[in-house]
Amino acid sequence: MTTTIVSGGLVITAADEITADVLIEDGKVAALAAPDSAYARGWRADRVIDATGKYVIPGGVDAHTHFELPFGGTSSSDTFETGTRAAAWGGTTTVVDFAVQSKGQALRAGLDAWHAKAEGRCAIDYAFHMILSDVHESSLKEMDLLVGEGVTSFKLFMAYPGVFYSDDGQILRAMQRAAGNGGLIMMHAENGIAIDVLVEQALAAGKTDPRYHGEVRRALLEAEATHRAIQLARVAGSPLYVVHVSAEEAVAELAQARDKGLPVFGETCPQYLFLSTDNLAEPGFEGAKYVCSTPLRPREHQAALWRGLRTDDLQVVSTDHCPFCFSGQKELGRGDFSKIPNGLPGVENRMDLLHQAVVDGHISRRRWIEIACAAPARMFGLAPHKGTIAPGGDADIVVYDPHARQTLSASTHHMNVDYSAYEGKQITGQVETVLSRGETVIDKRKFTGRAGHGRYVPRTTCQYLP
Ligand SMILES: NC(=O)NCCC(=O)O
Ligand SMILES: [Zn+2]
Ligand SMILES: [Zn+2]
Repeated sequence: MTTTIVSGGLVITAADEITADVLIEDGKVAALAAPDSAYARGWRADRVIDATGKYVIPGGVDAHTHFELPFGGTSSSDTFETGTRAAAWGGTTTVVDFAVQSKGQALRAGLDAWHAKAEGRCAIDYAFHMILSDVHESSLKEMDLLVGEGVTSFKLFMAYPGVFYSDDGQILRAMQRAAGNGGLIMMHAENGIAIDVLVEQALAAGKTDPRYHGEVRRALLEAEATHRAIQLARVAGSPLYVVHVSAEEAVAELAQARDKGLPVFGETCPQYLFLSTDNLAEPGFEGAKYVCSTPLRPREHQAALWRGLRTDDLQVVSTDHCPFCFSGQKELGRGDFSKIPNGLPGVENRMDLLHQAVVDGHISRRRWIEIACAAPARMFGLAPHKGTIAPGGDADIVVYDPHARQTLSASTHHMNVDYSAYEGKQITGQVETVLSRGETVIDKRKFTGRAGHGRYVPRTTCQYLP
């Protein structure tokens, strides 16, 4: 039985900030003790990690990643091995990736395929949501089985007709099923049918550059779909989690629903908080690096997202990490923005960017931990093991240096992608050491983890409901 003590750091959870020693035994947090107290001194530690002057925070929970996702005629460039290793470098110790049901396929086949990709390869713990792209009687029945085995959330798409798209009837049926089995419906809320009309018209008018991706995917069409998803969830009596919210108008829809007391939740991502349509409009084909859906918005939308995160109209920041290399992958859309594979890299950058948001005064330190660790853990049934530092919980712990300076760059990141969406961005704060279930996976900025350490984590149903 290995014992560790993380001594003298400022332990920050969503609820508290206290200077304490964290005592770890057999991969779990055993106790928090006053620094250098008799109790801590009496603790026979095999290993002491000095965290004096540092933050001691829960490992990040990234509830939205896409490793090895076949999409847009190619596959996202991080494997479970490279993606989870990069996540660890960035202080994330649990990811929830999306297994995909292809059209004509059973949910089971999709889930088995994702287990096969991940098993034995992950550096940190992982779980799965299920993407429903073919809602019919048998896939609805399978939802119950999946909830029973720890896949308790289901993503539906109002976008991407012909690929992942579900119509309102299919969405309503899936929501009704989730209302009965405790599953949480996650919604990609964009009116894909209307967007496809605008795409066709833009291309016909010779508007082929990446920036038109942002123009056709109108904020109003995100707001309309968000509104519709909320009303369908009300009719079905199910909770709803809207993924990758980017538009001010969509935040307003969520806020209005929450003011009514409805169980409606929202997630945004660092790219919507730090990047904008200015990036999509970068010269030449550079804007392709920033093509994702929902799209980046004009800078003015960011204030509403930050406000939503402070007021709890948005509960979670995930990455929607879905990397495609500029060379050979994003380039598929040269001359036709609609063929640029959608998605941005970021699994390694989330904890740092959100710490920068603390430094910049957008959120408090505890809110940082709430939106990046505690809330996603509770939302997706990973608490109390993940998302906090408390006796009995997994010792997923990050020693974070709040004063270190770093510059984000593709030349230093560990994600398997040939560019950084944040190239040159200066960050105050850096991950120093990371424990996953008590094992050191990053030790003073050296990777000491291994593929296969990460375990599949079956989840309970949403723990965020009143
Ligand atoms: N978001 C994105 O552009 N790509 C990943 C797929 C999705 O989440 O819709
Ligand atoms: Zn989506
Ligand atoms: Zn996604």
